[in-house]
Amino acid sequence: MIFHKTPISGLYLVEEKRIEDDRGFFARTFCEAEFAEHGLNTEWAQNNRSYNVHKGTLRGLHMQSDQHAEVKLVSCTRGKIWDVAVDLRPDSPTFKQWYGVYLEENDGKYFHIPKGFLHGYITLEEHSEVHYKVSDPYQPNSEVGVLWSDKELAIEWPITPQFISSKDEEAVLLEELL
Ligand SMILES: Cc1cn([C@H]2C[C@H](O)[C@@H](COP(=O)(O)OP(=O)(O)O[C@H]3O[C@H](C)C(=O)[C@H](O)[C@H]3O)O2)c(=O)[nH]c1=O
Repeated sequence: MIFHKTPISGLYLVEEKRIEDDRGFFARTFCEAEFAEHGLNTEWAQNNRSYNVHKGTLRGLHMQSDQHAEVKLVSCTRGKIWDVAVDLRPDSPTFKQWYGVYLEENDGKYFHIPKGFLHGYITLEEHSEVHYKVSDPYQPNSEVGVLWSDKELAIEWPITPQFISSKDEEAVLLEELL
């Protein structure tokens, strides 16, 4: 696999190394040894899948707090998304900085998001689907949400959300969380 660093420590865009032949290609979608070699997470508790009917669906910004914090490995298996991670690690030199990547069907890309990050995405095509591994089990009582349009974060979403859950509509501002 190919590991692309980002300006934020621990945040990586991992790419499949496709071995092609006349049948098509073979690629690893996860490899414990290679992830460990780059200091990335190797233990996963859940594989999650979210399907979105419409373009302009926004899910997030979410994270689980403290001992239930999750590492996520996010891929887009249908359509296209703009995927965003926000560094809320208190001691990080990039505290409160966000970083976004486009993920799309068959791009062979996986966004590795460490513990302590808010995560969210917006769909850029209808019927977009996201598959992601999480390192820790779902603990709804530990979930934290921040408003996608928070002015302090100033995330540059490529399009305006059209579909968003009431829970996400009513999320708090970052200043209320910290
Ligand atoms: C995450 C999760 C949810 N659920 C249930 C809870 C609700 O009944 C239903 C939808 O949950 P929610 O509206 O929180 O789903 P998303 O808005 O996609 O939330 C996710 O969106 C952002 C992008 C994330 O990174 C998180 O994984 C997660 O917060 O699935 C479960 O049963 N198990 C789970 O692991």
